[in-house]
Amino acid sequence: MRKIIVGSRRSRLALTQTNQVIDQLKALSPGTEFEVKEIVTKGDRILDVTLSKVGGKGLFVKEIEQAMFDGEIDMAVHSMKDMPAVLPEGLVIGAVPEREDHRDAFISNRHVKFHDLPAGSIIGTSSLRRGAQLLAARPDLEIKWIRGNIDTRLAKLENEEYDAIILAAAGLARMGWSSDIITEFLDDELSVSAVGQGALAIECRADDTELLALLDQFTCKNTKQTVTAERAFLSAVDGGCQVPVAGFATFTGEEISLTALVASPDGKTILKETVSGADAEQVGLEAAQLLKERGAVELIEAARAASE
Ligand SMILES: NCc1[nH]cc(CCC(=O)O)c1CC(=O)O
Repeated sequence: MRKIIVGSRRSRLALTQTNQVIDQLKALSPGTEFEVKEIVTKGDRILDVTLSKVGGKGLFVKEIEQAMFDGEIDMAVHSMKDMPAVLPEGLVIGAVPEREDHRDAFISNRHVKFHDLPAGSIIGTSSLRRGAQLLAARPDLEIKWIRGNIDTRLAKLENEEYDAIILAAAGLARMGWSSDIITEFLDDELSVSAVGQGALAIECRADDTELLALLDQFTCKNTKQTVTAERAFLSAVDGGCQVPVAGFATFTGEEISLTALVASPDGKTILKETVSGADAEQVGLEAAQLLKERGAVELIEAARAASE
């Protein structure tokens, strides 16, 4: 087999995830060689603006995809959460490895629990999804945007610019942070996680059959089923990044159960449905349909208009 060139963003999380995946692929295919090629994306260069304002989800992914089309790289490891609902023609998700913890981690100064925070406490997040759900539970709190990598955000918490921050548990785990720094994991009642959170997507060219054969062995069936339901929902609601959208599915081996949510950014309206079934795509579409019947389209249009 030829040498596989793996494109990666330069962030510590991206490089860590990429190298972890390469190690696991090498174990599956000891003869295959891999090389990492770093790519600095537009999303990495713009650090001081709200993510949703600078082009949303596709931002980190697009330049890496171009390198794949150009044959400069053969594959890339993305956080599933950062993947747009629809991939460009000619590229596919070749593997979905086993999902890490899907939950949001709540980290506060002096480990004050979420429900014990004093009124007016400031929560750092740049996710409309997290902001909306936390405000729904605690309208007396203040959400303040925060950007930068995990280390930067933890430093901002330490400097008391925020009383608490929310980070994905998966990112912390992959970066080797001890769970001791986490005050509590937000349960699915309080915060439904982002579509694909905790999962990875390994993207490659659709016609790269040799690589696809290797990647196929690396897919976790359970994760693939649940992520398929979540992404079918995302694609059907067409929310984009300006709208709080969440989706988390579980799979029993026979049945997929998806909890899907669309909300207003202030958390005053929360639409949430749980749908179960045997067909992942169908479950996702049905959840989107139910939420649309309850006014999700109007919510999405209002949020979009407000952000423009
Ligand atoms: N929003 C950015 C982002 N994209 C992927 C992760 C890591 C967790 C994952 O793979 O889902 C994070 C950090 C975070 O949300 O705290």
